[in-house]
Parts: sequence; structure tokens; C-alpha cells
Amino acid sequence: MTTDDIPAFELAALTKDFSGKLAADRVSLRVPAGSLTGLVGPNGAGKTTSLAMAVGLLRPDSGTSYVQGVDLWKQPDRAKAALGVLPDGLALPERLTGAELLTYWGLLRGMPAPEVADRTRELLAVLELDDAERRGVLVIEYSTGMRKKIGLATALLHAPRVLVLDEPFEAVDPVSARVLRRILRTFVVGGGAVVISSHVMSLVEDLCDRVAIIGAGKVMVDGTLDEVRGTDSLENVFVNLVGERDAEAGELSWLAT
Ligand SMILES: Nc1ncnc2c1ncn2[C@@H]1O[C@H](COP(=O)(O)OP(=O)(O)OP(=O)(O)O)[C@@H](O)[C@H]1O
Repeated sequence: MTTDDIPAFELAALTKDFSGKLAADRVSLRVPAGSLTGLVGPNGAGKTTSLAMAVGLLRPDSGTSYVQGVDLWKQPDRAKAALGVLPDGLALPERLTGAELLTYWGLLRGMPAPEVADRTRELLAVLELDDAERRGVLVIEYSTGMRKKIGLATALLHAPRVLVLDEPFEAVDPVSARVLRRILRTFVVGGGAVVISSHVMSLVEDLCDRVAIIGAGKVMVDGTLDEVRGTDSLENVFVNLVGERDAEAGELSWLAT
């Protein structure tokens, strides 16, 4: 295999059984450099479980992931140096301002202090958290969307080559979402690889060039957006694959009274 054949990020047969519930069943996915992959699936399909295993937050029963060819579970320090992660329900040290949090994060990562200071300033400005910073707002006082943004800033701070973002647009206002889309596109144009999970099909169609549909712990289809959706909409392909639940006659009839 030449280095050109090695994807920037690869999920390789990741499997997790939660007491008899197979949350991820040999989930495999190759994410090329310079691409943005959307991971979509219904609630409980196994997206968060798969991504958590892929980035080193949850130990798989079997399988592994590779960041630029480095086995994340065998060489976690090397693999994670090139990886930026926005996990689901990120727990942040909260009694710090955004700048203090990023400084702490960057120094923990071993980055030089002046570089941390420059990037912190830039990230807070681009993500429009600088006003809160000037007012001394602590992360514990941040709104849900602001927490998402500071989480994203921690993921970007060390200039990773692979970004894995679980529901990055959730609770983010439209102006910030536009900024975020621009940041991700710039990152991809520079050769970065991104995986996002999302429930918003229109967003995935607008932003991503590749898509994987996951259902009941399995990757059901993946490929370029055009390969996956053909001439149909992504939403139709998604619903056809994962199965539409018909509303039963009389369901929640009390709501209509
Ligand atoms: N820690 C856990 N213990 C037991 N079961 C779990 C645990 N985490 C997830 N599960 C189960 O594994 C399955 C996959 O969950 P997961 O959170 O990965 O789905 P998801 O696709 O991210 O869902 P959503 O779109 O609702 O966020 C679900 O049935 C869930 O109940």
C-alpha cells in the first residue's frame, strides 16, 4: 500500500456490545484527505458509539481506527496529535473563561504559549465568543450553542488534520452555523478530513461531499453524496433505507381535541 492509498481517517470494523445490545457492528468507513463525510442515521443507530470508539473515548470490543495510518488504539498519543474531536456532551472545565479554557487546553497539548495565545484570540474572534470574553463570562454561564463553539475551538486549537465532530451544528444559531461551515470548508480545501454526525439532511447535502448512512449499528451505505442519493434526495434515500414508521390510526388523537 502506498501512502496515497492510506485514508486520512479510517474506522475499521469497530464493534461494541452493550450487555447484549449490539450498538456498533463492524462499523467501517474510510475518510479521504480533503473531504467532508456526513454520518447520518436514526436515533440510537450507533453514530455516537462508533465515533467515540474511533477517537479513543470508548474502548471497542473489537476493531480499531487509524489516523493517517496510525492505529489509534495502539499508538494513541501519535494518532491523537493529528485529531481534533468535538464529542457528544463534551465535559469542559467550566469555571474558566473561554480564553482560559483554550490556554489550559493548548498548554496541556504541549503547544508553545505564544502560539496558544495567538490562536486563542483568533478562534474566539472568528467564533464570536470574544464579546463574552471581554465581559469575563465563564464557560458555565455559556448557552448551549456557545458551549458547542468553545468545544469546537478546543478541537481546532492544535491544527489537527482530521476533525471528528458529533452534531456540531446542534443549537448553533444560523450566523454561527455559517461561520462554522466556512471554517470546515477552508479546513477541507487545505487537505483536512472531516467527519460530522448530523440529523439534518439538508445540511449534509449542502456541506458534505461524502455520506454514510448507519442503521441498527451497521453502515448501510457509504460513498460520495451523488453515489448515495443518485437522483433522489438524501432524505428519501435515508427513509427508504432505515424504514419509515407509519403513523397508526388514532395515534395521539387527544392532541387534535
Ligand atoms: N453506555 C451505554 N450503555 C448501554 N447502552 C448504550 C450506551 N450508549 C449507547 N447505548 C445504546 O447503543 C445504541 C446506539 O446509541 P448511540 O448513542 O451510539 O446512537 P446515535 O446514533 O448516536 O443516536 P442519536 O442520534 O439519538 O444521538 C442505542 O441503543 C443506545 O441505547
